[in-house]
Amino acid sequence: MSGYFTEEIPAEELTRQMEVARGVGDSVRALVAATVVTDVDEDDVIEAQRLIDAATAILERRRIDSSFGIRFNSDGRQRNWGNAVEGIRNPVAPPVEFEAGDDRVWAEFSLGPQYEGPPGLVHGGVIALILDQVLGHAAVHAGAPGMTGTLSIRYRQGTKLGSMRTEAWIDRTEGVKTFAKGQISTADGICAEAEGIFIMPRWARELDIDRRSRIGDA
Ligand SMILES: CCCCC/C=C\C/C=C\C/C=C\C/C=C\CCCC(=O)SCCNC(=O)CCNC(=O)[C@H](O)C(C)(C)COP(=O)(O)OP(=O)(O)OC[C@H]1O[C@@H](n2cnc3c(N)ncnc32)[C@H](O)[C@@H]1OP(=O)(O)O
Repeated sequence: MSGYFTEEIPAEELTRQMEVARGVGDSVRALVAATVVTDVDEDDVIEAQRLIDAATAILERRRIDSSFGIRFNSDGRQRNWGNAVEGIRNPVAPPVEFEAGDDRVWAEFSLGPQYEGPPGLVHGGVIALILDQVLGHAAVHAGAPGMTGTLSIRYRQGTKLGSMRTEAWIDRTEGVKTFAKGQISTADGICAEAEGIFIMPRWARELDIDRRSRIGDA
């Protein structure tokens, strides 16, 4: 299965690369939010567009043939920089940066105007996106990763744009299936709850990977 590979980069160099990746990601994230809410005159919008197109042309001077994939260092550091939820180099990603404790993973993050569904509220599909990732991350953290087989969400109240928290934990495992649960909450309380079944796919079972040491935690 392509997309998961080892790319050895010395620790110091990796830290430097990470700063650059985060820098450009954050700048484009700010650009996306500004594009949604700007109220400047059209001439300024058109001037900004010209500059953005010039920046895009610089970035496209050289590019990888595929998507970014997931890249591992042998020290366990993992680069998931293209991921739609946690990818620091992906401006579509908020990004949500997970922390892990004994029995759960969590993250505190903020969603801006580019994630709006109903006015002032986060789009339900974006909620699903984040819950999918946090539950999947809990499965990885428990040493039982998998592809999302089934994800059920109960939207209990609207999730206001702004600061929020997500967390997830493992309910149980049954063979190749990991049953995870999680939620997203704001100052208003729990907004959405999820249950998911994460399944170690056949190709990964056949590789017989050492799940804990190979995958590690980001
Ligand atoms: C990723 C895992 C592999 C590990 C690789 C190593 C490193 C990973 C490192 C980092 C990962 C980083 C982050 C992860 C964080 C977030 C994750 C985001 C997740 C996604 O964004 S992911 C995209 C959306 N996702 C898909 O794109 C899935 C498409 N689909 C498939 O890839 C297959 O469909 C699959 C694999 C689901 C099953 O295929 P399969 O051939 O392995 O299944 P098989 O028939 O052997 O069934 C085995 C047992 O699962 C039951 N079962 C089967 N399908 C089920 C279902 N849908 N729901 C509930 N139960 C189901 C059967 O009933 C049987 O149960 P029983 O054993 O009890 O009979």
